[in-house]
Amino acid sequence: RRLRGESTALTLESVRKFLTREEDSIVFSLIERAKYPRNAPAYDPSYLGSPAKFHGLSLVELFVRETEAVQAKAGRYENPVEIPFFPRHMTSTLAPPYDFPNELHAAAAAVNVSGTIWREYLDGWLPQITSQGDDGNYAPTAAADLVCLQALSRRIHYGRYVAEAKYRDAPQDYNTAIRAQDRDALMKLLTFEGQEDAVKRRVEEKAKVFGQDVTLGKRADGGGNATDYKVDPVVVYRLYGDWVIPMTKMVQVEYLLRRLD
Ligand SMILES: O=C(O)C(=O)C[C@]1(C(=O)O)C=C[C@@H](O)C=C1
Repeated sequence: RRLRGESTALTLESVRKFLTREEDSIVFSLIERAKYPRNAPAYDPSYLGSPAKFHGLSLVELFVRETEAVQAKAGRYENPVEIPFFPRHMTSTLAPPYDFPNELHAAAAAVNVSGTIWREYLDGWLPQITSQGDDGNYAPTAAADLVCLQALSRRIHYGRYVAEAKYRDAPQDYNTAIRAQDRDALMKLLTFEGQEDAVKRRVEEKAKVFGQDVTLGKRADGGGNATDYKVDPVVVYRLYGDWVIPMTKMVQVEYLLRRLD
């Protein structure tokens, strides 16, 4: 077992390996959410009625808030890789401590894009991964959303670790831009276009492989049009290209700007 504070091998290779594994979690979670239609009432604060009782929360907000409180008790947020959506409603953990490695600069605590993730996932991406309709399965729908949101948040906030690995690799390159608080220069330094392209093409492929119907006697991945897959691979490609990767880069920049504080 590691001692607290002992440094671990945070390298570009190790952080990319983490991001690659997170792709599986994200694609699977989207497939699970796409099992249900849009189910709009789950997102409508008026559905639960009685605003005094639920503070005008939607079913999804209530579900995530309460589930996070249970997971906090079980120690989920003791690991700095995990960030809750409703931190003000956290109770402290009942689980005995585990010495999670603390690899980030203290300024990492100031980097948090949970609100943006929440809004843009629900308003922008959810309508693209679900079909129109309402089947009444609001609780399983909320449970599926929570898993999507957690996986997306973990991946995007992992930008803090990616940035730390890059900084440790070449502190002198970053220091000039950090001292100048130059966002554009930092963005340039941390961008690898070839890598982004590979990530986008790989998640599209994962959506095809994980989201196909498996039929005995037929070769897997016969291919076909988007409707043959449980979640549209082209949407997953765009989700990454237009959102997940840019958000991860934004997290990296925000972290690096504070890296010398
Ligand atoms: O792999 C990296 O170097 C990252 O910084 C991660 C990531 C991504 O989000 O996938 C972001 C920026 C880079 O341009 C390439 C990929």
